[in-house]
Amino acid sequence: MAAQINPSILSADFARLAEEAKAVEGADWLHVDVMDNHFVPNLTLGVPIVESLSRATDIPLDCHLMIEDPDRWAPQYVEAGAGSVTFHAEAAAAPVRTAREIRAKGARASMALKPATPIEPYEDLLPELDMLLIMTVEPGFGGQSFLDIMLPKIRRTRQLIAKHGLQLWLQVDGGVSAATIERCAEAGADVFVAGSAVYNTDDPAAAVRMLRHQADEATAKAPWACAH
Ligand SMILES: O=C(CO)[C@@H](O)[C@H](O)COP(=O)(O)O
Ligand SMILES: [Fe+2]
Repeated sequence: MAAQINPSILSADFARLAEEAKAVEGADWLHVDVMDNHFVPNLTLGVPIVESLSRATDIPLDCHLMIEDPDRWAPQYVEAGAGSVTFHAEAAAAPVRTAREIRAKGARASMALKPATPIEPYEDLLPELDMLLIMTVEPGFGGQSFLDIMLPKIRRTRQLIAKHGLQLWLQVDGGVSAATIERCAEAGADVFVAGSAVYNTDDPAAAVRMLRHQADEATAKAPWACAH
């Protein structure tokens, strides 16, 4: 599979979201950061804006829920038009049930881990998921520096996916840029969220193509992909 690049609209102009989606035509997914000022110290947008955005763009929406009580809210984001819904392991009371509800409603189910949350306790849940998101910054804000101490966790997760013969995608989010994407791809990520590295440029669509090219080149040389 070619690397997937998901621009994060957190770095876009919220008053012009439809135009900002058009500016990244060719992106695989549009990453939508939902924050509730409880799970993270920031507040962004909710169900009504996801509903409007899904009508305004053909790019499928990848909703990253940084909220409390995702068990209650996640299905509503599928109904609002999200093609993929990510809830945080630290916030979900019933992650298996929530993942099954997301899938039953027709979207891809995904779970996120904050930097200090290990993957190992969640090994048995992996078959319930279509994607696992490893945060490479503390969630809450765009434009932070990539935490390269997360690279071993990406490697271990890729090994677990291979051990179980699973197809799930491995997403990284936070500080992903031309300077860091190759290390993420080499370690085993195949879906890359990029906010500032895409939107804080003169040509966001070109930035998407360049990041994808860099990731594909790094993946082609990676031991995990050769053994795939
Ligand atoms: O979920 C988050 C932050 O909590 C991310 O999706 C950011 O929006 C990524 O922004 P950059 O680090 O790429 O600027
Ligand atoms: Fe995100």
